[in-house]
Order: sequence, then C-alpha cells, then structure tokens
Amino acid sequence: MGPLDAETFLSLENVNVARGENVVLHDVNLSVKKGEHIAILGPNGCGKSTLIKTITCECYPLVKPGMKVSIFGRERWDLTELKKKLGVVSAELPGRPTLGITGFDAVLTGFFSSSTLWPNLKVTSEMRDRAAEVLKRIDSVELTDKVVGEMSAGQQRRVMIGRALVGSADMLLLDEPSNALDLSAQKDLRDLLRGLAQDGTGIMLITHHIADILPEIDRVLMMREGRIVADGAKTELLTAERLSGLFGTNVGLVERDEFYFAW
Ligand SMILES: Nc1ncnc2c1ncn2[C@@H]1O[C@H](COP(=O)(O)OP(=O)(O)OP(=O)(O)O)[C@@H](O)[C@H]1O
Repeated sequence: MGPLDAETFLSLENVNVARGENVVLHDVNLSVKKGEHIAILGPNGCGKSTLIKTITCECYPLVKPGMKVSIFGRERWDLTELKKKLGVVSAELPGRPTLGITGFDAVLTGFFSSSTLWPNLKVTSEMRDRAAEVLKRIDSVELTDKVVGEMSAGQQRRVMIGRALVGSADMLLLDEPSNALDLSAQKDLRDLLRGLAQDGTGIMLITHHIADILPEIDRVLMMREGRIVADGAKTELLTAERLSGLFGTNVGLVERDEFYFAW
C-alpha cells in the first residue's frame, strides 16, 4: 500500500468490524484515491453496507494491533466535519422527518447532516444559493417546492443525491441507489451519476444491478462472507465466470455500449 498523500481518500488496514455479536468484516485492506470510481459487488449479507458504514463512522472497527482506518489522510475525525466531505446516499428512502419538507429544504439539510431543517439551524444565503445550484445541476429544479413525501421514489433519490452533493463532497458513497426506481428513473440516475463522475466526483457504488456499473467505473471490489475477495480492473473482474463464482450460481453476462447486463 502506497504512502498517504493528499490524493488518498481512504486507507483501511487489517480492519475487522462486528455487528451485534458477530464479526462481519474480516481483515479488510483497501486503499482508494480521491476521484476513483468503484463498484462494490457481492451476495446479500456479505458486508457491503458495513464497509460503507465503516467509512462513514457508523460502524467501528475492532481495535487490534496493525488495524488502521484513515479517511482523507486523517485517522481521527469530528463526525460533523467528516459528513460534510462525504456525500452519502443510503439504500433507504427518506425517513419521516424529511418527508414533510420541500425538495429545496431537503437538499439544504445536507449542510447539517440532519433529517429536517430544525428551527435552530442557521441557513445562510450562500447555502440557499448552493442548494439552488445543486438542484439545477441534477436537473431537478421542478422539485424545489415539491414536498418530499409527495415525490416518486426516483424523485426522492434525486433529492437525496442533491443533499449528498450540497456540501461539495469529494466522494459520493451510494448504497443500491437504483432500488425501487423504474426503468426511466434508473436511466436518469445513471445519466446523473455519469455526469458527476465525468466532472471528477469520486464514486463508491454498492449495487446488485450490474447495469448500474457506469462506463466511468473502472474498478470493482468483490466481497464474500465479510472479505474482499477480488479488487481490480472492471475489464478483468466483470466476467460471467467471476460473477458466477461470486454469487454461487450460473450468471450470464453481456457488454453493450460500455454497460454490462447480467442474468
Ligand atoms: N444492525 C445490525 N445488527 C446486527 N447484525 C447486522 C446489522 N446489520 C447488518 N448485520 C449483519 O451484518 C452482516 C453484513 O451485513 P451488510 O448489511 O453489511 O451486508 P450487505 O452486503 O450490505 O447485504 P445486502 O446486499 O443484503 O444489503 C450480515 O450478516 C447482517 O446480518
């Protein structure tokens, strides 16, 4: 593993993580540079979300000699500060507090990592300008005044991406972002993520949909039973044989227009 520098987003060394009574991540070693585009694949329960939650400090590694977690070159973080640098879009759709606010306010909550705009939060005019800019950037100006609870799943996902981007996050961490989206919303989401990736935003994407793996994603992590079992170039790892081995079933795979489709 190379030395840490300003270009490093993440460095995990010998990381083990427990959820409840069980260790669910084992000896994870991973180094990610800023601006990289990575897909994380693996069967249900193999630890993909736990890996992302370790990066966002929602899950903590077991303390042991040789274990290290470094994010943006630092081992200790003020969580509020860290959340501003990470754009996290979780697999779940927005929770109850967010459902009652407008798309504009939901994007603004990204500045505070909050679920709603609590009255004690001070929203500045710069923040408002930035939220408007982000909604424009993600082609969602029409969602500005729409109440989140009255949006479709695809619209809610867009707003959550806007929320993740508003603080100028360097890295987007996305957990199954195309869940519950219809074909058209999936395509819109891919186009949006492609644009962001091309503009230099780093992406770590957990997905069960191989078609979500954007042409811009060139690195694939494969996980199984809490371990990273393969980490390398998409062109080498995204094969029917590899996927069949990973998921323990016969997987078919075709590539078309730089996208991959599996069945
Ligand atoms: N809150 C929790 N408490 C206890 N165990 C948990 C909790 N969340 C997850 N786990 C366990 O941790 C392991 C890894 O779960 P994780 O959600 O990271 O997997 P995943 O690869 O993201 O799965 P999926 O593809 O189904 O979303 C699983 O065995 C799961 O049962």
